[in-house]
Amino acid sequence: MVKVGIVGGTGYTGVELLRILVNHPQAEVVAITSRAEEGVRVDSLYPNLRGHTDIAFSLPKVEVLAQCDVVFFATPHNVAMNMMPQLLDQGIRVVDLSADFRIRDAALWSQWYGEPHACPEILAQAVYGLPEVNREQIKTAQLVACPGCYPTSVQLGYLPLIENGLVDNSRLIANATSGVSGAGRQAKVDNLLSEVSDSYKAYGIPGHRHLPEIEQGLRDVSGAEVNLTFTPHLAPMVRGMHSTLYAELIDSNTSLESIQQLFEQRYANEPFVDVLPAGSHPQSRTVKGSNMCRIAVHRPQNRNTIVVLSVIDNLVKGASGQAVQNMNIMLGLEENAGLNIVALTP
Ligand SMILES: NC(=O)C1=CN([C@@H]2O[C@H](COP(=O)(O)OP(=O)(O)OC[C@H]3O[C@@H](n4cnc5c(N)ncnc54)[C@H](OP(=O)(O)O)[C@@H]3O)[C@@H](O)[C@H]2O)C=CC1
Ligand SMILES: CC(=O)N[C@@H](CCC(=O)OP(=O)(O)O)C(=O)O
Repeated sequence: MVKVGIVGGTGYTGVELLRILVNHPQAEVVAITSRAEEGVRVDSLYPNLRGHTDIAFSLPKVEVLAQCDVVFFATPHNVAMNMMPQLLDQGIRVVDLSADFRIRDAALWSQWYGEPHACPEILAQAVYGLPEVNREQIKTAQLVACPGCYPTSVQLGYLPLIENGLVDNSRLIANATSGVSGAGRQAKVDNLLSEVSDSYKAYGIPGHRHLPEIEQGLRDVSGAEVNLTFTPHLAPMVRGMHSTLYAELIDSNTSLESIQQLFEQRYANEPFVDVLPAGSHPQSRTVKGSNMCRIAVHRPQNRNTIVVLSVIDNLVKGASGQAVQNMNIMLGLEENAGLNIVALTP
């Protein structure tokens, strides 16, 4: 059995990792950390896990994590990078769900996260954990930086268009909507039921931290500059993410049928990307609890704007499911081990 540690186990992505890993045939969680809940059994805080695990929270100490083969960080940014050199030196493989190692340029990271990077020398070693792009590098990586939730749904929706140079990279527009769990479990007035329910809002238009991450990823696959207008929104739902992506065709003779075919071919061998029949409107509910990304392509009124719809569960394909997918690839396990989860109905 692969011995797994989870740093940040009281948070939504940390406990979601545990929910997935208790059903993983080859992995066992041997350490899960919390500073606030040290000594408390996880299933007393999260009764949905009763009967599945008897593990209790321990403090996030390198000595404890050193017994693990793989450590997941499900912590806010600026935590993983402070423990990373010690863990890597001990040969431990790490999957970081936070943003600490997603952006390769330390100065750009500091600009968006508002503090200096603690270990810029390690950045080059980190592999960006979007398996649909970097599967080969993930296999041998010691450190995988899991993409953010918005970057996962936006990049998967744009990839086939951009890899094939079909659209104008300087005029991309992404309107994406997240459920409230995207903001984490920490109490904030903005996320109270009375603030969020029966309401809908955009936020972060002057600049969201996921913008440089998405542009870096799309630039990597296009080989040219990419200019994205990215507007995140908050919807009154707990889980789920829906991205509506716009792109202008370079050649108006490119048919929707050929684009549909391109998407189907691009993702034919991807276990966690489902291209829906032309004209579909995926709902976030159809991926809730699962590691699936569902995508549909449109060309309204046969004009030059392609509209791609992409849905994920922010906590699964947008975070913990993708993290386990990365672990499976790193360890040469079946990529879908522990991840054959059918979405909830309704
Ligand atoms: N929520 C989502 O949809 C997504 C989240 N992410 C990223 O995943 C990470 C975790 O997110 P989420 O689960 O929502 O966060 P939460 O706020 O829900 O949980 C954070 C966890 O980290 C622990 N923690 C906080 N500070 C420290 C510290 N200094 N040292 C050790 N542990 C610490 C907390 O426990 P304690 O304080 O008791 O130690 C808690 O268990 C973040 O980087 C987030 O950006 C990525 C994609 C999607
Ligand atoms: C609804 C909501 O607040 N969402 C979060 C998503 C952040 C996240 O999960 O991503 P990182 O891992 O990059 O922090 C936000 O917009 O900041």
